[in-house]
Amino acid sequence: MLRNARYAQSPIFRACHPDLPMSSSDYKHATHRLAALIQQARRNEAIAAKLFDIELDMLRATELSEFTDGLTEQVRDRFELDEVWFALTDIEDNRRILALLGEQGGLSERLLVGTVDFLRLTENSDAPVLSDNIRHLQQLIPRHLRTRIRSLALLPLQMEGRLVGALILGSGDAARYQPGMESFFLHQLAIKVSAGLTSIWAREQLRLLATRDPLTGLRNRRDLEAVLEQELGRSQRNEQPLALLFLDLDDFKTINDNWGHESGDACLVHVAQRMQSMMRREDSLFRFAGDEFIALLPGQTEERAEHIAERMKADLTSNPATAGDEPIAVSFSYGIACIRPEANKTADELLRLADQRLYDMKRRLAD
Ligand SMILES: Nc1nc2c(ncn2[C@@H]2O[C@H](COP(=O)(O)OP(=O)(O)OP(=O)(O)O)[C@@H](O)[C@H]2O)c(=O)[nH]1
Repeated sequence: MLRNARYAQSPIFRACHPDLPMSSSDYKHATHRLAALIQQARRNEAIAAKLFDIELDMLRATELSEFTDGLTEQVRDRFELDEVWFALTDIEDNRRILALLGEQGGLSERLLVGTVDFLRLTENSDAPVLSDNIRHLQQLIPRHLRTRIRSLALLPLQMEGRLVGALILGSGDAARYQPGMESFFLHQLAIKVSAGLTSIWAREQLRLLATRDPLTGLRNRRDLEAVLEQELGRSQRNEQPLALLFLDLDDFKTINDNWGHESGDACLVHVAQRMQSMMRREDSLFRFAGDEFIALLPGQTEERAEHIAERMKADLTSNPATAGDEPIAVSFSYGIACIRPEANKTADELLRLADQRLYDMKRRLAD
């Protein structure tokens, strides 16, 4: 009752009811307030439209890197910011997210921060933190941006109810984000990004389960079939050779027999990691079967592929797997098949040729 009575006295109420008598100063005040409210409503509408566009883009992403790169770019450009980046806490799930992003070649700006530090800085809350106290938040800003960013909005992100990091909006203007400012839309954005990230990561995990070898984390044989077809097409389009390196560990049964199956597993993981570390971003490594691996090397000739295989061998000799403190000597034989774009070979022919050459090498080794 009391509130209604007060509202009836307010200049806005009276401006909306011109039949009621009103002083000219009240009228002026009311029209100013109305104009300000209309302006604010238009600003809110524009922000909501931008958020809607950003959300649509998030939904369209089919890969994690497309999601993160598209999102940071969109938020930066649409809200005229200097830089936008992700800071993720150092939990295992986030390490896997960053590893996948690394493989997909996405997200140049990203940070992995200590979970304890992160929770302290955000006071373990899911509310946006707005601050121009940059010194206090140094750990959350990529090193090369530390002199440029003067204020920031930190939007905590949640996955399955757990705080996993933040999307950070950085501005070169110290006045852009100050504590106590209205943060309703930033909170909305944080909720949308959390939902988007949760959904794309769930999709990526399903895809990884279907296309990865669970022991080594390498791509599996099923994935090879798809990638090989793609690479053959690309080799023909770009008129570049494609080399396929078929590798099979020597006498692996003896390693299992001597050191036990668990050490054998650790040895396979070690070999996979060493081989992977020697390959370029555009190459791909697959676990084909038990102790057999395949490397696809786009743009490489047979001679180059042989050189790479020999370098991998030398690397395994100088960095052997271990069981406790003891080194496990492991080597491999290999076969190479290379196609020139004009040769028009099929994936099957390429695989069979490499397998035949691997078999020849094994036989020479046995003789
Ligand atoms: N520890 C472990 N061993 C595996 C795994 N998959 C396959 N193996 C073993 O790898 C060995 C492969 O043996 P073979 O293909 O006969 O070959 P090899 O002993 O390496 O001999 P050559 O290839 O002729 O040099 C078998 O003993 C399998 O049991 C695995 O996931 N973990």
